[in-house]
Amino acid sequence: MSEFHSGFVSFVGRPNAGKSTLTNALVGEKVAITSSRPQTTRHAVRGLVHRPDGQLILVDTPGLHRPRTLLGERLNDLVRSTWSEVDIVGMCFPSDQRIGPGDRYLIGELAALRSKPMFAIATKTDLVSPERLAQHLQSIATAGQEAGVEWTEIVPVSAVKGEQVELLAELLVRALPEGPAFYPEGQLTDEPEETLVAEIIREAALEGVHDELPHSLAVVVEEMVPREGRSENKPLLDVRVNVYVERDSQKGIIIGKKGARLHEIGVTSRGQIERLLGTPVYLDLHVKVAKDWQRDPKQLRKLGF
Ligand SMILES: Nc1nc2c(ncn2[C@@H]2O[C@H](COP(=O)(O)OP(=O)(O)OP(=O)(O)O)[C@@H](O)[C@H]2O)c(=O)[nH]1
Repeated sequence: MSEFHSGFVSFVGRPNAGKSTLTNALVGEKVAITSSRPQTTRHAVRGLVHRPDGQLILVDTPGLHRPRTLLGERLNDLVRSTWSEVDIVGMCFPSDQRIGPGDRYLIGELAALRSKPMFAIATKTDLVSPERLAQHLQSIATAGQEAGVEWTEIVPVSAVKGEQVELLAELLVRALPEGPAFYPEGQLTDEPEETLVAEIIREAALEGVHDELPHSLAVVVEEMVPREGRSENKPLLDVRVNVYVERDSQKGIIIGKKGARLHEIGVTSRGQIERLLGTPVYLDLHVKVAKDWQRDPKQLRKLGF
């Protein structure tokens, strides 16, 4: 019998590089938050990939960026500590963008982890021509050489089209240490359901928002309890959720005219939560202002950071 490999993989890359989408494509089910707005991923959501030859545990980290607030600093600490704990780091380079100073900064940070397998992943290949992709792969190789990082593999993928995703999984598994599976087959994530529910709502709330809101929004699931007195074949789960913003003006944005936006957020996320949990849900959404919570250590703790 051939050996079984298992271990932890973390994708890094500039905001919007496609890390969450790639995590979802590898796992084959939606677990990590994705949105067209940069820097929405906060929690180290783990996705699990079960294969006959091994098990990949994906740790989806927020983008490393210059910290401007206490939250920013904590996120950067979280990213660095995640990197040092994982077996493989996969750096994502979106193919539709040139390698810039932000990428070089990240590669420089990677160079410090010398002994780890380091994957370079050219993401979003469906957006560019083969010529541009060839150029991009060459730039990735050069940027690695310049920083003293030796890429274990350079793999082009399109998570949206599902191209080369399987190959990437295979190469990652091969580069992991030998070891038994950490999680039982069938499990997709070890995040508590509350975290996934909160992230679904956060994503719905951020859809179509074009300002500083992403950083100001925190979602906390207060309670998930089965409605009493329901028969077994007609269950209903009561989900009570607080959406925190930093200012009154932001509260207005979330709620919308006559509550229209909040209603839409509720409808969109309820459907997804029902699919995730496999039960009908009554979703009770409240929007609250927690003034400047990003700068307040007490509030940060309360909101789970
Ligand atoms: N066309 C195309 N778009 C992609 C692909 N992968 C991701 N995207 C899009 O790129 C945007 C960013 O993707 P995410 O997966 O949220 O990126 P991320 O790196 O997790 O972003 P942060 O959470 O900000 O760090 C989204 O609008 C995705 O739909 C791909 O393979 N092809």
